[in-house]
Amino acid sequence: MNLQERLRKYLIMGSQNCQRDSVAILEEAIAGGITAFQFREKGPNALEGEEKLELGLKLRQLCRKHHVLFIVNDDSVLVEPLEADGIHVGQDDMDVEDLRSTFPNKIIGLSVSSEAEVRNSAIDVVDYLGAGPVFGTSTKVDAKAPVGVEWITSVKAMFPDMPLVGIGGITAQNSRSVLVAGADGVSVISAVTHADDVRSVVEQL
Ligand SMILES: Cc1ncc(COP(=O)(O)OP(=O)(O)O)c(N)n1
Ligand SMILES: Cc1nc(C(=O)O)sc1CCOP(=O)(O)O
Ligand SMILES: [Mg+2]
Repeated sequence: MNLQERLRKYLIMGSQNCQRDSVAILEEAIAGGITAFQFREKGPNALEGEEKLELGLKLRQLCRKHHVLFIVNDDSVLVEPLEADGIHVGQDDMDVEDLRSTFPNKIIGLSVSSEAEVRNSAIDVVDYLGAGPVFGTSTKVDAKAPVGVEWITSVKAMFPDMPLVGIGGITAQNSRSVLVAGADGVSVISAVTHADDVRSVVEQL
């Protein structure tokens, strides 16, 4: 499987996104067919320090067992202890050129929300792009204004060979429009973590 295929159904989650056990939710999402997972323990009620590491190790182990890509959000210090496949950063996080020097062989994902961000980013050193928020989201308190599926089409036109995932407000009902617009995959938090039937929602994505 190439990276495009491995990013097809990309669950992003931390314990703060879960109203029940996050390990159980990841197990159900894996049964439904996620291909990638991002450990994003961040924001109000997120775990820190040793507790964050402990949860990360459990989620990492599950992903390894089921051959699901395991990416860490923001926290470069956790990449080695969790033996992550890679790290995802945004425009205000660690510089991607520094990250590439630190992790020559890890997958690096970068968020892009506008043409200005694209112009100011070292796209050539990253492995995939996350574009959004495609739709409105209440999961991320500091999310930017929705960019629509048009932004997916624009990014794909600029970088046809770069793996691209959409993010922000994506659900089983609208995920097809994101893929039709040109994304290789959809990344989802609340539509999966808050679902009554996690497995079924992942199957429908
Ligand atoms: C796949 C993917 N795309 C975008 C983001 C957002 O990253 P960022 O802008 O750094 O925001 P935080 O997630 O750190 O709050 C992402 N995490 N994953
Ligand atoms: C973490 C994150 N990043 C975004 C971006 O636009 O960069 S939107 C977002 C939250 C996505 O959560 P949900 O699937 O619940 O809308
Ligand atoms: Mg970030």
